[in-house]
Amino acid sequence: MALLRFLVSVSWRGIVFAVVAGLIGGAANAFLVTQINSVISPKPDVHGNWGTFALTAVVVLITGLASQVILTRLAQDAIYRLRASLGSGVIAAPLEHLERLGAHRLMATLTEDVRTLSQAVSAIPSVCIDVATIIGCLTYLAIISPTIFAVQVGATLLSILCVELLATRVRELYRQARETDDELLRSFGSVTHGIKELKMHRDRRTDFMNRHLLGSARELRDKNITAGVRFSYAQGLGQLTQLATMALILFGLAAAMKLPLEQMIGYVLVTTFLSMPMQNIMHRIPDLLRGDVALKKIHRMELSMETPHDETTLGGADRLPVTAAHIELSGVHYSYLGDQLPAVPMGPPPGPGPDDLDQAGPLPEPSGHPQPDPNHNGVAHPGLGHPAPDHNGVAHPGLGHPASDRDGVDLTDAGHPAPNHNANPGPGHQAPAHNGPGRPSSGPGRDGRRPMLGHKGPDGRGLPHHAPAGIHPMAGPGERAGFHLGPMDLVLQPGQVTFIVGGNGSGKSTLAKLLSGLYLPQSGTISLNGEAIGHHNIEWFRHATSAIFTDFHLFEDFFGYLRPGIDDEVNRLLRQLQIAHKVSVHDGKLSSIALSQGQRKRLALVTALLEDRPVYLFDEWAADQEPQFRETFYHEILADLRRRGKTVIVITHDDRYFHLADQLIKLEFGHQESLIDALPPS
Ligand SMILES: Nc1ncnc2c1ncn2[C@@H]1O[C@H](COP(=O)(O)OP(=O)(O)OP(=O)(O)O)[C@@H](O)[C@H]1O
Repeated sequence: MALLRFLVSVSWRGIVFAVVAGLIGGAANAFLVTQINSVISPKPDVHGNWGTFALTAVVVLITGLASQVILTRLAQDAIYRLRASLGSGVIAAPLEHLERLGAHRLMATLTEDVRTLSQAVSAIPSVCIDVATIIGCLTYLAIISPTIFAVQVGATLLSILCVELLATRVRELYRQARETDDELLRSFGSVTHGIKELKMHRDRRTDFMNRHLLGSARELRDKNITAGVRFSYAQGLGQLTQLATMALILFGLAAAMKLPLEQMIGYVLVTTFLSMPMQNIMHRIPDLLRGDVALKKIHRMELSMETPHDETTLGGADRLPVTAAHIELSGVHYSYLGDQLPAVPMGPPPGPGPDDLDQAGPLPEPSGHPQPDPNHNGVAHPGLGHPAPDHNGVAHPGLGHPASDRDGVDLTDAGHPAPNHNANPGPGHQAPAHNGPGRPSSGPGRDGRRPMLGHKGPDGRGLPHHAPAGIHPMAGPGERAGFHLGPMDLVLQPGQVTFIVGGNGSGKSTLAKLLSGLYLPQSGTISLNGEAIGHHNIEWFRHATSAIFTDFHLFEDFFGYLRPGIDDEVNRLLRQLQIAHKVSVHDGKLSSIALSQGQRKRLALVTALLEDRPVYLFDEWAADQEPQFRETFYHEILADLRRRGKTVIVITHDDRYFHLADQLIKLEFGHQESLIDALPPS
């Protein structure tokens, strides 16, 4: 049973101690029976006296207590370890794995499975003691009458077989019920996240309740009832077998074999002693079955301790962070695998090196995508008159940030050769030639193709673009078999602001996750300062970027900022970002995060600016800002980051500000449509 294996994996020594103690207790119990038997038997035995009885009772109590204490500790330790490993398992699992699982499955496991397992694991101590008592009693039975013992054991095995046969079906029902739990949690998620929409629309609410929430709840109830009833049948069958055996022995075997009275008395005593532990075990079996199902579910989620792709083992965390980031993407592809849970987890490849990137997952065929123009491999231009930054880490203070103490770290010292950024300087160290006075769409891109901008709705946001022939207009070319991004070839330089634009679903956020190291490419290479990124250095790569994603999360505490004076730093940034009147910080804890979306985004920006990393990535950050602060963001904050030599990536639909980019990357259906250097002002 998976449950037992799990307990043994927590502490086999504890199990052995508890079982030994339980067995001694069981033997002592059996000895108690012999003493009782010796008193009431027609042939009294010298064994039966006060002293022996008291001593045996003490042994029974002590061993039972010892076994119970050991197993209770073991059970609680197992539950603690399970919670800890599930919590860190979630954090350690690759993002794409968690996204495939979905929040509802994670919540179901973290709540339901842990609760079920707690019950099952808590049941194990008493079951172990019961088993030991049964073994002891049956041993005594074997001594007083091998015949009765054989019949009793045969009948017990028969009832175990009956229960097991029915339990297989019951286990399957519990497994199905567990899957329904996921659906129920999904419905509860819709209730909590969609409460406004449900309150506003009665028919939607009724339909949702009937078909989703109540539907899942009913299914769950029915499955649990069926399982419970089936198990009651199994219990009844087991009891029937035991009673039939008793009848057979008392009324058939005793007379037929002329069994002596003392043997019969011994048998009756033993069965009396056996009935309690037997019943207890029967009552605990459903808990154990559910626990088994929960444990298997956890294993299937690949979040448990045995998870083979634990990201906590990823390399690069101990390396000094870079102070200037030159990021290059070459032939990068990424495909979503769909909603299916992978049969084989996407684990780190066996050895470090650039080849890792090819081994990290299946290599998707870039079906239907034209090959990239080789010119895309060219080095991008800092452009717009901004001086090329010092790649060796000279940071440029701005926005009131003190120069980081990481400044000036020589990568060579850290054991990594500093990349030769001048090897292919291209025209990037001059002000780029503009494409003319018009919008980006008015001139050709560097690959000679006309950039395809201008697909926007009345609000200026991107709209789905016209799909290539033969493809449904609402689905990207890759979406027939899951979305496909790539090939991506681009260079992001320090002191350069790159805008990533494109229609909804064109792959901008997917690209952002690749650029920030949350996803690894399935083929192609991402490099940081000339070093190819793989599992061996992904943590190092991630530490180069401060990112604010569209679905960012705000922590009330500034976790991980143990430096003194953090409150002053935060309060200064709060004032600069004009939210000091709404929120303040004390002992590294924000006074409130109950703010508007725009204000929350400013708080996220505070956190990002505190990190002072060489790469800044903003995924539609300005979308919720008032026009005035949007201006501040595009004209002041981005300009300041550029001045400080940061590599800035901005995903945006704000075409009013496209001219502020040094480089503009246009995505369409996951394909890099154009790469345009510095844009003319509008
Ligand atoms: N976790 C995921 N699993 C499967 N498919 C996904 C996942 N995330 C995104 N996709 C798909 O990938 C495509 C690109 O999504 P992405 O979020 O990168 O687009 P986007 O350009 O950022 O869109 P928007 O402008 O609307 O934010 C979409 O078609 C989406 O359905």
